Amino acid sequence: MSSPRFWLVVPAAGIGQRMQADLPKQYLTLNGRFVLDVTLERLLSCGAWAGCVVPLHCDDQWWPASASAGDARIEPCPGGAERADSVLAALKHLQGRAAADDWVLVHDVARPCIHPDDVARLRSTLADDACGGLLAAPVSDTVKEVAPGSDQVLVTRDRRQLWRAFTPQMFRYGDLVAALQRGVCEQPGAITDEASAMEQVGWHPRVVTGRTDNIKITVPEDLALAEFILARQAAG
Ligand SMILES: Nc1ccn([C@@H]2O[C@H](COP(=O)(O)OP(=O)(O)OP(=O)(O)O)[C@@H](O)[C@H]2O)c(=O)n1
Ligand SMILES: C[C@](O)(CO)[C@H](O)COP(=O)(O)O
Repeated sequence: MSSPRFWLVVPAAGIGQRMQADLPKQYLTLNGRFVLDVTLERLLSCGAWAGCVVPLHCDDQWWPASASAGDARIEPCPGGAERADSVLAALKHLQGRAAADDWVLVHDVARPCIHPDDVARLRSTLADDACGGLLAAPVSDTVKEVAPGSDQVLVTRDRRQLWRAFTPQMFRYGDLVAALQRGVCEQPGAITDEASAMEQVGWHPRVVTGRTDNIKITVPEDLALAEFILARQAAG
């Protein structure tokens, strides 16, 4: 019986509205390189992968100019309306090639500071797990619940059991396809990560403590922060 393989899915079909830039944030530059190229190069350097699928926006005009477009290990495919749709599209792109018990690691293209040690620890910690899980970190700020459409605090949440979900998130191909298919049908737009789709169908994903510098580039100030983090990582 061959051991399960590891596949990469890197959703890159967003438009980066919160970044308020003239182009999607995955094509902004970090030290002169596309965010997308930095993320993909770091992921692909993290060990052996059976394949890497990158869902892209149907109007993506920047991909051909990326370094990743010339990398035979990377397969683009059409993304979807929401992140979960893009991930599901990438999984369907792998139909017939990925085995049901193969592992799939899903990582946001907007998280270029992913550290190889975190990917290695996620893969090794969950390699024999029945469900899978995700990189995460305990919440360190006090968390307030605020009334919808208001600035009034309703309640302070007990943060002792709260964790911030990062990516990669790692689940078995067959389980993840089934969970996402149900999630996108029953709760369109509500599934914001792979773990929540798995939870909705009764799984209990495990958290694996990850570095808090695994930031997601989301708002304008995140770009300079990502450059700083990458420089600090390079300095060792
Ligand atoms: N339909 C979508 C929406 C998002 N993503 C990807 O999912 C990741 C996390 O999403 P987010 O940070 O929300 O990116 P955007 O959707 O581009 O940002 P915004 O919500 O500000 O538009 C990103 O790598 C993004 O490219 C995707 O593949 N397909
Ligand atoms: C998947 C994720 O990065 C985990 O924190 C997050 O849910 C993505 O959310 P977004 O609104 O699509 O950026």
